[in-house]
Amino acid sequence: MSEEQLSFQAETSRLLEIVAHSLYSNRDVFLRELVSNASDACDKLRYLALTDPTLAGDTPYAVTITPDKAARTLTIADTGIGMNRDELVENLGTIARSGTAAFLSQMEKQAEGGGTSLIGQFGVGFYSAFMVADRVEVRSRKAGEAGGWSWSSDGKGRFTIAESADAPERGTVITLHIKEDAAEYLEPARIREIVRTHSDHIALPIRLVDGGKEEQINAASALWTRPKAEVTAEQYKEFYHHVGRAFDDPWLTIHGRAEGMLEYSSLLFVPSTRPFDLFHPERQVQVKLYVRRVFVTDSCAELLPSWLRFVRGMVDSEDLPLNISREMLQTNPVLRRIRQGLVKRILGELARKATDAPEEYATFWGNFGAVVKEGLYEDAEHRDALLGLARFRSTAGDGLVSLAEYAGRMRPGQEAIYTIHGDDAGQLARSPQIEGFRAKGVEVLLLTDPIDEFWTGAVGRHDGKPFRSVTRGGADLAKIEAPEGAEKPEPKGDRPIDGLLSLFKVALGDAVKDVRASERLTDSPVCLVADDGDMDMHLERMLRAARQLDQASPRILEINPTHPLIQGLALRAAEPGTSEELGEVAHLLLDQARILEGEPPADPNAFSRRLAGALARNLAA
Ligand SMILES: Nc1ncnc2c1ncn2[C@@H]1O[C@H](COP(=O)(O)OP(=O)(O)OP(=O)(O)O)[C@@H](O)[C@H]1O
Repeated sequence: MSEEQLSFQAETSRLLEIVAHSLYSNRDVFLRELVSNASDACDKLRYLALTDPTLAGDTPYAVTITPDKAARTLTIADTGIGMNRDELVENLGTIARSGTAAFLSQMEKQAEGGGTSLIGQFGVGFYSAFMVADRVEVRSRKAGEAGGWSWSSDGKGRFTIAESADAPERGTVITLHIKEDAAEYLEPARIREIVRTHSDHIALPIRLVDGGKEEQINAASALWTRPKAEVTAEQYKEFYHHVGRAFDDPWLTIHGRAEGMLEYSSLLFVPSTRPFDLFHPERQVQVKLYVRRVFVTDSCAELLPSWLRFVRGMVDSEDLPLNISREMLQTNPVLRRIRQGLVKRILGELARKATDAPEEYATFWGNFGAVVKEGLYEDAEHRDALLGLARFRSTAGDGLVSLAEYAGRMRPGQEAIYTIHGDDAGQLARSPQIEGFRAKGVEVLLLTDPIDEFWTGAVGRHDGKPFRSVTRGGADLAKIEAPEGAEKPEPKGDRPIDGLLSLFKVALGDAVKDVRASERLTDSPVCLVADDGDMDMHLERMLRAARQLDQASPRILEINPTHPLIQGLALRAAEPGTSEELGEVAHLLLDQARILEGEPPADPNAFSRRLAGALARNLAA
């Protein structure tokens, strides 16, 4: 078959453009990326060869790096799984990773400003070759297939693909035509240094061909099998980049070895930044499984619960059979027990960080708290431990608080843990519904993650104290003692408002469930609350926005009996012939309460007419 010319997927072209034009601060990483891919390719073949040994043949698994100064080429060859035509087109012509499009636009914006630091966090895998090469040629033969293929590109929009007579017997050979300004990468000493820094953890031999002689330039032992004391922070970091396809620093490194009933090694990392696909609907766990040093699968869902999906790393089991199929993993009791051990260990390490380094922990919680809280909802077994780890914004200050701290600040007579739910903590802190709580010195947790609506309902109570939303049911404030020296509320009017309440109820009819005097308002005239057995208002809004719910249930309009406006209206209600005018005011106040909730008035036309009417009457008076 003759040569075919194909175009890169649009996103790939944009990425290549950025790679080629960015002044990348550390171009060395191109070698790490290519060696990392070569090692993955060998891992994949080693696994397949367990069931079909003919695939692997006799050639040992290795990566060979050959610089050729005369030809100005650097060749990276592996004896891994290789790629056929379609895989070359798919893997090297498109970007499959989710979040790439969003990331690219962020990066382009930054590039316009002259900065390119983001690129280092993302990593561009194979394409990083174009940082040092003006042409890249790939020759590959997939294990078990007869034909070989070549792929070639200058990274400028198009690539060619053709059948190749000189493809390796098995695996992939990547030849970089090194750019003028990148000659340093043809120096054996430089290559040695880069491999030692970035790829020493790779478990298979990396060889360098220098002056016709071949030498191994990495330790080539699996990093997780080495004793902790012999592994440097830098090596852990490089391994994290490789195993987690991550480019930030690990925030937490957990290296462990279990012995006894069950034997396994684990090397797990908590990232210091949020991965792009954290909220992808698949909620996929991304921890690799090895069995006795042989790679089995990239993301073993059985190793951790979804609410720990931000954890990266690997587990190497001594007990599983080597030929375990991916289907068998789902029901395997060994994996279930490994998972229990890992979760316990991770939660223990997080608890230690929470105590020893609260500020760092707050950053971790900011990144991953919303994911961990999914565990509160779906994992009853770990609920207590997770409640201990959870942190919240609250009305007590700017920092994060734990439930233990909250409990320590509860007022005498206070029986519940009070919460308010919404989208923005600042706005929640100003909600009318918490005025009375604030006046009594009662702390309210400001919950802004969508999952909060669900776990608070599922958990119900902590340490015997129920979670209670301040926008639902009665406020129970009468039983709670105000702190000594608390500002006494200013003396307010005490005109009875019963008549006004009845009038409002008649005027509003079905638009509300009830109208009642409020215990929870001190400064605002009105607010809305949900009845005890009804759904909390924020949850209802969320479900309606997601089209999971058609109709809103009517709320209770609470009015502040001591507010001057309400007092004035109560006086007016005692006069004959005012019911129509007060009916209009009732609707206006209901709409005002809705607006405070972030909702539009029930009928914007009627709202505008009533407001204009009220203003006109006032001005005319
Ligand atoms: N040496 C190789 N042998 C076999 N397949 C390879 C090789 N190099 C790359 N690939 C294939 O090409 C794909 C794309 O590689 P690329 O490095 O761009 O991304 P990645 O490795 O998936 O992720 P990352 O961007 O994090 O490195 C790989 O997932 C793999 O399937």
